[in-house]
Amino acid sequence: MAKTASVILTQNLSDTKRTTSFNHSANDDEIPTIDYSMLICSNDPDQRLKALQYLAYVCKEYGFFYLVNHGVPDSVIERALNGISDFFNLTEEEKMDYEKKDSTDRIRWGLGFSPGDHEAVKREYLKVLPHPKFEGPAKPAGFREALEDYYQRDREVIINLAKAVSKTLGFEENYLEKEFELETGADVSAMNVYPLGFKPNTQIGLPAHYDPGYLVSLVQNVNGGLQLNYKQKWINVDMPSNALFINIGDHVEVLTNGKYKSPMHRVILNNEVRRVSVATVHGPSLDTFVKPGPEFVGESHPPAYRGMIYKDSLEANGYHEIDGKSCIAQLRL
Ligand SMILES: O=C(O)CCC(=O)C(=O)O
Ligand SMILES: [Fe+2]
Repeated sequence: MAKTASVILTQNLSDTKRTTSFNHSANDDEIPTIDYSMLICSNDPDQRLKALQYLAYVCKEYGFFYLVNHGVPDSVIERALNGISDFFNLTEEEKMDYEKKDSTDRIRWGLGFSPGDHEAVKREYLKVLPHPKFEGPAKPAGFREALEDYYQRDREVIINLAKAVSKTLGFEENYLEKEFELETGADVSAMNVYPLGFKPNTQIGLPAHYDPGYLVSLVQNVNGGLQLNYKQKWINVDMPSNALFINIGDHVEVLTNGKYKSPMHRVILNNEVRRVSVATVHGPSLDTFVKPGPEFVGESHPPAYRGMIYKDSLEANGYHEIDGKSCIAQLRL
């Protein structure tokens, strides 16, 4: 009889002996910090301008940053993370109600494996679609409400950040909202938990990939594991506990014809504490045709990406099945 995902999970999580000779350690170089309160809320125009100029530099140079003073209450983030942890603690039978049957399921639970090894679970995830219409799991009690609260606050921050990013590109603040038709923007959120018991820095929890969408936000209960690729080197994410981690998504890279790039990242199994994360991909509306904007194309800058309807590019990417092929590789000309 075929083993169910949950049987494999139980077997794997109790297996503490797997090691390989890989070393996936990384540097602790600085990751830039953007102060949201200065960028968005400051009454001092000079301060706002300076913050905007720094954001322009960070988007072009890095494509990822810590966002502090964002105004999402710690309690909202904590309740969501605790709810996620409680969801993953449900019995396997209960979680099977949400087992992924199709990539378009609105709620889907599943396991991530090592490439080519369907015994070694490296990640357990739950994916939901927070926008335009949120639906969350009915259990455990209070989880859906905690998630809804978090996604609402997170999206407010991201929309304001999209306005600031529009300005860094030299446009009026609604540029990205209009280009990507964000009123009906399609957000996908992956909640992840990574298994314990592997020798640190030897195992990949989530293989190197790029995220679709325009901006991606991430919160976690503990540092350790997420690494960003910067100038061909891996850097450890080591963020203040109340920060959001933000990265540029593939579709801003396409729209700006490569001016702002979507950074490659991965997760290494590293922790003695169980690590839970929420990565929310904020995307254009599903019907939006995303192509390099005419302002970013010229004789010296021929289009470097093909245009594609957002939904089609997600399908090409297995609906944010990030263990599969990145859509950016398929969009590059
Ligand atoms: O768990 C993490 O830290 C990263 C997750 C991630 O990159 C994703 O879900 O796309
Ligand atoms: Fe990712």
